[in-house]
Amino acid sequence: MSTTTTSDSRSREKAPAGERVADWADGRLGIYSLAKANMRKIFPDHWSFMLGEVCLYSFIIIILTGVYLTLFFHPSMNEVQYNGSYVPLQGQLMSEAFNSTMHISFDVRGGLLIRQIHHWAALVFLAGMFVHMMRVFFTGAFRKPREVNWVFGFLLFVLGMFTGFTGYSLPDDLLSGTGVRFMEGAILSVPIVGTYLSFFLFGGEFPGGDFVARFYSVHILLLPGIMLGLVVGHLILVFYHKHTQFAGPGKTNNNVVGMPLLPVYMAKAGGFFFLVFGVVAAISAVAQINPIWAIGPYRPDQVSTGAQPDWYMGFSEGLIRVMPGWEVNLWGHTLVLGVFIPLVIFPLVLVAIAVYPFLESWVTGDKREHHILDRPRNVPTRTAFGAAWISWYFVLLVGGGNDIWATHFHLSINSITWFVRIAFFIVPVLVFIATKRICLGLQRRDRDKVLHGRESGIIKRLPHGEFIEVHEPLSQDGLHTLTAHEQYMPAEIGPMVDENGVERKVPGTQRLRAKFSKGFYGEGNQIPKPTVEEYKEITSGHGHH
Ligand code: HEM
Ligand code: HEM
Repeated sequence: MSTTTTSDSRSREKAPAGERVADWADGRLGIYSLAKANMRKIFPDHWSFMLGEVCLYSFIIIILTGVYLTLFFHPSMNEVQYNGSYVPLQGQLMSEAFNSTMHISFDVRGGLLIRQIHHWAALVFLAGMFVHMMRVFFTGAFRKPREVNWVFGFLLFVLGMFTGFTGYSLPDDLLSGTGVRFMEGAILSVPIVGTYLSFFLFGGEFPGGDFVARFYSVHILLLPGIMLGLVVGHLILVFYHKHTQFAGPGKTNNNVVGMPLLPVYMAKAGGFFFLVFGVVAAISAVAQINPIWAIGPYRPDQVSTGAQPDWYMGFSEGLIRVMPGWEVNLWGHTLVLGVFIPLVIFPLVLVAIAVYPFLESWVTGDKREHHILDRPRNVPTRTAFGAAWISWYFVLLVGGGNDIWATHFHLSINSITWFVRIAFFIVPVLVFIATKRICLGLQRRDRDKVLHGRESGIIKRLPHGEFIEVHEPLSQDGLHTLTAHEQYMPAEIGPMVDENGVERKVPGTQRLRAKFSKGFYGEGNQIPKPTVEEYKEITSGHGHH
């Protein structure tokens, strides 16, 4: 018996080191069963599914570079004299925050590059989130069961905006100081509590000596901490729900067709991470961003010209720049509507997109799970709403850069302001109408393709002299893809009087819902997809070229 034990332990010793480590870890963490259950998980393939990855990798790059910056950045507003290697500013008084950012840029090895990568990655991160959010929106990937994940994502977008804002405020340069002053003005416009809020945030009169230190803890700890938790939750939910897929042969609401996470997606994801890192690093190496030495340290009595926030904050700036400077005086108190109204509209612009999934599920009354994505054209009202929202956002962005537009295109700043004021109301409506028409047009084209095949461009002359274009019938796969979508019927409220002629009470919400539903799915808002009978009749010879 003792011999068996010895030979057992001997054969164990012979196991490769990697296996032994894996065994050790498995005995304590249970990683084998965890990996077995998840590593072979299947993910579908489509180029647009990489957008979430771009967000993930740029977030990781931001954290890595951010940690490096914390090693050298001093979050303090103590006044110091600059004695670094950038000659034009030598001898100038500035905050320690500005001084240390100058130090990072000119004296720390690799400091400027890391600063630039941090800043560029932040821009890419927010742009990535914007486009990823639109991918999810236009394909209907937010429908049940992914509504909560949509909200997680939306929170990430908003928190990302504020993390960026607190980040670019840290160097305490003239540009970012102007941005913080702008925020202070907005807070002051809040009736009754505005002044108290501002004093609370800045620890007294603006700018005071505290805000950099406060923004610092918010920037490196509070907001990224919450975001990290949300990202982990977001990815767990992506795993748990399984990824959606586009309609196609063999793909149903109950399966996922694609490749396994290990090895295929792990290898792809690893490569893609380095690609994103490489591209951001290359941009950061050649394209200068936020040259604080050219802008100078912040002084509350100065404003730099052409001051612009980072792009994702531009729409809020636009709201204030184009708003008429209205003011009302009530009982000796001034209410600055010119700033307060934009402050109220700012969250509404964002909330409009956040609540949309809930509005849509209320209108459709659809309680089923959806794992097959929509083609944007097949849901014209949603697509039109999304396009209108984007146009609204970009109109405001033009407002935020009204001075830049004016100087670059030799236009009057007042004309641009008036353009944005009018466009704020008109452009989203026009975009809505145009997008809906385009979607309906594309649906008609799909219908035509299914029934008559693809136009081949080959013209034939028949014996009796008639010219016809040869249409190539679609493959079965093609037919399936173009006809797999469902078409809802509009919700009806039914007759307003019952069989005894007594008026039925219909709650206002029901009526509203019926109205919306008609707008989404009523006549003229979707093109009926071809039925099997129609297809059979046409392809059986009659009327078919
Ligand atoms: C830190 C930011 C974010 C990261 C790291 C992230 C990451 C990801 C990844 C890797 C996926 C799977 C691949 C893909 O479909 O692209 C995904 C899916 C998803 N994301 Fe995000 N995302 C972020 C922000 C957002 C935002 C802003 C929204 C929307 C408001 C959002 C909503 C969703 C939804 C609903 C899915 C599931 C999509 C599906 O199964 O088709 N995410 N996210
Ligand atoms: C979503 C997350 C984040 C975003 C969007 C973001 C964005 C930014 C931006 C735009 C700047 C200004 C850079 C400049 O031009 O000087 C900045 C500065 C800074 N960030 Fe972040 N950041 C994020 C997370 C972090 C994290 C996690 C850390 C640290 C662990 C960090 C540390 C710093 C430091 C120390 C500075 C000041 C130094 C400097 O301005 O060069 N950041 N951040």
